[in-house]
Amino acid sequence: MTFGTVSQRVWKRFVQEGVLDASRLNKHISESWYRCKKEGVNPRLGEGKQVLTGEPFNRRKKENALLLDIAMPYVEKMLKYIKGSHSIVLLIDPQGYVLIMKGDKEVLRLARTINFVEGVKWTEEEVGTNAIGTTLIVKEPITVVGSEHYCLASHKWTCSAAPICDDEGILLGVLNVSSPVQYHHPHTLGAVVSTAYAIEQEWRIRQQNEHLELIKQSSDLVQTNIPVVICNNKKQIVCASQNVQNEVPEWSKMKVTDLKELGYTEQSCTPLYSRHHGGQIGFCIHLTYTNQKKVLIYTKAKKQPSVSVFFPGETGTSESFQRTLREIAQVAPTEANVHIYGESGTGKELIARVIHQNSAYKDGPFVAVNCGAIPRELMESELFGYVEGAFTGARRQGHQGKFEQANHGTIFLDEIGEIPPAMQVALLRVLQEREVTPVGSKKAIPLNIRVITATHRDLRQMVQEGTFREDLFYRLYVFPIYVPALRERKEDIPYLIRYYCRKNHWQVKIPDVIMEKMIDYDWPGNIRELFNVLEQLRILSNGNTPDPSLVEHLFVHRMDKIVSRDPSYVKQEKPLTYREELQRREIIEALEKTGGNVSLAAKLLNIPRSTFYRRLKKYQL
Ligand SMILES: Nc1ncnc2c1ncn2[C@@H]1O[C@H](COP(=O)(O)OP(=O)(O)OP(=O)(O)O)[C@@H](O)[C@H]1O
Repeated sequence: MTFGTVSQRVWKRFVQEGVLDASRLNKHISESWYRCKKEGVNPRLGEGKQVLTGEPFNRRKKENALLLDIAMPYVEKMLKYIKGSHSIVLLIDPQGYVLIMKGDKEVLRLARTINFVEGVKWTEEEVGTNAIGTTLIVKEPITVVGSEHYCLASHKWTCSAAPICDDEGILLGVLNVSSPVQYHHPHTLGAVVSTAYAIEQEWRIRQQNEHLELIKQSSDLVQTNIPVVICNNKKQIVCASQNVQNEVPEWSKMKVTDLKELGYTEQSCTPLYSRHHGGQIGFCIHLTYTNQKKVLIYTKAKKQPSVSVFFPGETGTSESFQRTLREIAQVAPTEANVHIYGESGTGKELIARVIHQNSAYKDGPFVAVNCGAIPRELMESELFGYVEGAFTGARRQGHQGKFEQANHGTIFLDEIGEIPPAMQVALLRVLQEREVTPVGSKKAIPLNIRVITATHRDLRQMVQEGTFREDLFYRLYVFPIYVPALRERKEDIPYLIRYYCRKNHWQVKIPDVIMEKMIDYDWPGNIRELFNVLEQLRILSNGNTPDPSLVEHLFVHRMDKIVSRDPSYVKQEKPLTYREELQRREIIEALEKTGGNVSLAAKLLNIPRSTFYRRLKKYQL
């Protein structure tokens, strides 16, 4: 708090020579003087400059309607008690515009002579150091007397101001009492501070009432199937639809902007008005889920997120998958070759795409190649391309290989364990030399490429067995990322189920009994299998809430095996390689075509009957 006077001489010396014995002056005032000097405020200024009138002034009053509504009874009361003290009371908005100026008629007339009127902007920038302008900056009560004002215009005045702030310290306005300097009274500041405090308390009560009104108004809205939140004027969430509550357990402590970090975008924003006083009390915000979650990765101290990554899928909460996410976030921005390993259907390709999207190569192409699906004899030309006339049957115009297609982007070599030894050598050369030579060409094409590989096989073991080259292994295995199987992250299953429902607009609450069964199951096919089962469930229940009996029926085959935990079952369900899957499909198709006749089907596939039977057994057909 400040109270004190400064002689004209001290003021003159400062404005003329810039010399000031700051120890003799209140800190806020001396700092303000230096600010004014730096900003080039004219100390000889005789009056206020910017005055709002007519519509712009009415608009400003409207914007501050709540403050005026709350503060006016207090201003009136103050006026009643300071009558005869040659004072005027002012209410100012957070930008420094005088909204209300009332009090002694003679003092009001004097104020007009320096343009100190309703609508004027009375900030430090406009009129130099003054109680209102300086309070707006320091957010503390202050009295400025006579020559403590930076500009001449106010030297004949004494002013006491106090800020009015909300619960979070955000400035709502300023209350000020001014008098000609000869009527200066040291108690004025105390009265101003007490009144400002009473206004703040009233504001708090109103906020609580508005909060309750928002909750009442939103009771119907939260039942909707689309994600909706109701927030107050500061965009703090007051109420959320059930689906948002399910997805974001911490919603009540969040602002609408926080939801953006979690993958939601604002579709529409409708103001909500009070049924009591008609003023705006908040917003109803319709959201959409964009499926782009920003995952924040924290340092050990857990204070500041150190890295973040956009992950277009469900992250869940399991420690095992959070570790994978941390590794993704750490390696994505680097140039390191990444090897992703884990069982089939765990999300390896999705992770490869995330690494690409979060890397310096994100504007280039992402080319995924399933090495297990390319016939050996075609692999070289598929990966490296060929030129016109490279071999019999080659296309006229040649063919651009996958590496060239992926240039300046990322190549994702899935099922890398399936590439034959000859190709391993060729691949090693490409990786070492960072250039590719299409079949039949003499010209090498330089490559600027990020290489990501994946496999569900144990590449280390393959090296030990001699089926995978050690030198290639070390080239590819620079940064290995393990993707946990679903049974290692069971706590993520409910999240993944809700993710599936949301993505497929299946607005149901999965019954607990089904949820428990899903969590209990071992999911050898991992997320892919989980989504397949959910798809079946959704179709069978016509998009309604699935009936547990339906699930019983549907899962009877799967579940009895889980319950018995037959180890051979897991073995049989070991994911098939792409090649095996093709073979299995061929057999099914052949059987369908021949009406189940094994001899004919074997003939159709041009394989001996004994081989056909062996495959039938292998694929449990
Ligand atoms: N975290 C996740 N959130 C949502 N969906 C996911 C997630 N991880 C994987 N999926 C989905 O699961 C399915 C299988 O994922 P993906 O193809 O990436 O697995 P994969 O490990 O590469 O399988 P494979 O080894 O058989 O090639 C895809 O439909 C993918 O979109």
